[in-house]
Amino acid sequence: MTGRLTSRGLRFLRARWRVVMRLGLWSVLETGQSFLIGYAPARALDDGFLAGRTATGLAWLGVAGLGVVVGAYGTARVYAAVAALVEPLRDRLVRRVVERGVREADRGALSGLTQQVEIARDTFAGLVMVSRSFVFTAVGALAGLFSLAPLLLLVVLPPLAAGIGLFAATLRPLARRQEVFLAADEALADRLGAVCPGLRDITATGAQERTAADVGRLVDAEERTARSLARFGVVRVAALALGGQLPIVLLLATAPWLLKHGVTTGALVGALSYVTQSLLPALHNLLHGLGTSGSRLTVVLRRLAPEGGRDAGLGPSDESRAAESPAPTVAAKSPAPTVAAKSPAPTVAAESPAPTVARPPALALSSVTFAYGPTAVPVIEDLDLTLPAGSHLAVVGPSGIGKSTLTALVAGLLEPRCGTVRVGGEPMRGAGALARRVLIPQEAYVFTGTLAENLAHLRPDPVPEAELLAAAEAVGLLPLLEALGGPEGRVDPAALSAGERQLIALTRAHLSHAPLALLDEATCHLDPRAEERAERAFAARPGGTLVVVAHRITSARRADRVLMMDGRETAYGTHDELVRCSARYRELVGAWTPVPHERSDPSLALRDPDGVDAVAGAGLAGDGRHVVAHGPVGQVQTPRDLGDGRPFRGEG
Ligand SMILES: Nc1ncnc2c1ncn2[C@@H]1O[C@H](COP(=O)(O)OP(=O)(O)OP(=O)(O)O)[C@@H](O)[C@H]1O
Repeated sequence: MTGRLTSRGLRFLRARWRVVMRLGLWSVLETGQSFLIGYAPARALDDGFLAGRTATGLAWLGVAGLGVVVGAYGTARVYAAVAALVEPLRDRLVRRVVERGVREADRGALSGLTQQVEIARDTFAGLVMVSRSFVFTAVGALAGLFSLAPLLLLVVLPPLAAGIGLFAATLRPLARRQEVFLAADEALADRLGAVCPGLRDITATGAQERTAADVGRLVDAEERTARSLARFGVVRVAALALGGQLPIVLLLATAPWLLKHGVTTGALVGALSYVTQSLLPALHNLLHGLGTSGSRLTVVLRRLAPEGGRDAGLGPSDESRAAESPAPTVAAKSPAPTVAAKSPAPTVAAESPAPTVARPPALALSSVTFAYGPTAVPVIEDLDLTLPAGSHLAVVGPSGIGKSTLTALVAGLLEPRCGTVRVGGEPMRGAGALARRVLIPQEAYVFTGTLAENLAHLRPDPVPEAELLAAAEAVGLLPLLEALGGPEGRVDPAALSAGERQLIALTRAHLSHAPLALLDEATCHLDPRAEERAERAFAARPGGTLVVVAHRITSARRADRVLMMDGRETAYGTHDELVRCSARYRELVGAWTPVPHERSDPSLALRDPDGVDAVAGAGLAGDGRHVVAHGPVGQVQTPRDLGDGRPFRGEG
């Protein structure tokens, strides 16, 4: 591939021979300066100052100064010629990239590729400058050395050639390592970009170790490639020492011998000038420029022209594009989801028969108090809540009351100031306990990869395709799955809508073994029907317990029970019970704007004040039940008994 790029590069230059010639001619002016940088001081010494002719010496120094001015003019013209060479390359790359982007309708890839075009343009310009500068400087300096005393070439040329040779030998492996390093760097950046927005999700599901191992592997890979690349830095330093610094040492060490063999003092000083002022800096720039930019350019050009298309190979061929990712088909369709395994109908504690099998509750909060600071008013205070396995709880309440705080406490993302949170009978501390729950935050965590990889992310074991398809069907992901070309279709997070990302995150959570699912804003980008489908799918998970922070009346109505959070009117029960006993709940239900398909919802009768009055005042039965949640910081609220005057304790 490198060879192919080189030959294309040569073709590109051949097609622009006029510009190359112009560049060469202007560079000759710079060469003149390189020649004078050693020759003029040598003559100034030998013919001027050492011969007692000060004026001649000064005249030669004046010539050297003039050379600098002329050289500077030449350099300015060189820049214009370089632009004439570089811009067509840029235009060509942009054309190919845009054609490709339009053809593949991939705007994300397009912006990434056009950015790479800019890198290619700048790098190419830099390369033209350093390699041209080295060639003309070296020619000027070597010609100067020869005209001062051919013997000087004997001392300077061999180490210079050896340094360049050593560096040239490393160019190809260096480009390969640079490419591997860039690939590792991008893979790491890509994964981190996906992981970071999903940290809450990852922590809540106890997937930290797996994710850390995943990311750790990529970090290790990048470190290995960086070390390997760094070793070439040593070779570069060695090449510079050999080609640029050894000649200085040799000139000094052989000075007596050179002087004895007819080399004049001025010529020796001139030679030192050539090496220190011209060759060493030019060699340094060449090694640095070719070593870093050269390999980067190779990598970028390869990306822009992955398969070596037509037109100087700046785009993939049609054949190669056709061979890219044929759309896989969905082999098996899963049966429609059923809600057969749903938990028993919701009841409040007083109406529930005592469980006969001693199974720990799915979730148990006992006297939980939480505040966002040591002196802050608690957001949640003295909250007791018990949910049996398989139940479906909707948490409702005014904005800022503490619903997300509650889910974060249950997920183990926050620690209560006092009280305990138990999931499946186990205290929340420790990765094992965290792995027993799922939190799907609003920022659905989706990463670049196949859909199957995304969906199976929380599963330690391989997920059979039939199970994956069944979950996709249940949650409502199937249309997207088919549009992406099946489970092996590639997922580009940037190309998905927020709702599609949520569907992926929901299906992934549905597939996880965690018995407790927490959906906080997890369906906010779905339409009501899609939300209903997803919630029902979670509620139907055998033995799975679901806690939803509800923002729609339909969501609360679907739940077995509702926790209505409010500092003064916190209440817990079924929807109907809360309608009867909680004025705040009625208020909230009334405030929820119905969406078209909710119009038939009987609870919307509550919007009628008469209806509200008709059920108001009915108290909750529940012995010893007590739920207290405090509102926003700064708002002082006190627990209040509900219903029959006894404390209200929500128990399944
Ligand atoms: N990290 C934090 N530091 C300090 N206060 C916070 C923090 N997060 C939330 N709060 C405060 O805690 C209270 C409860 O916030 P929370 O996000 O739990 O409410 P919410 O009921 O989920 O609100 P919404 O329905 O608007 O999402 C609010 O007053 C909020 O300002």
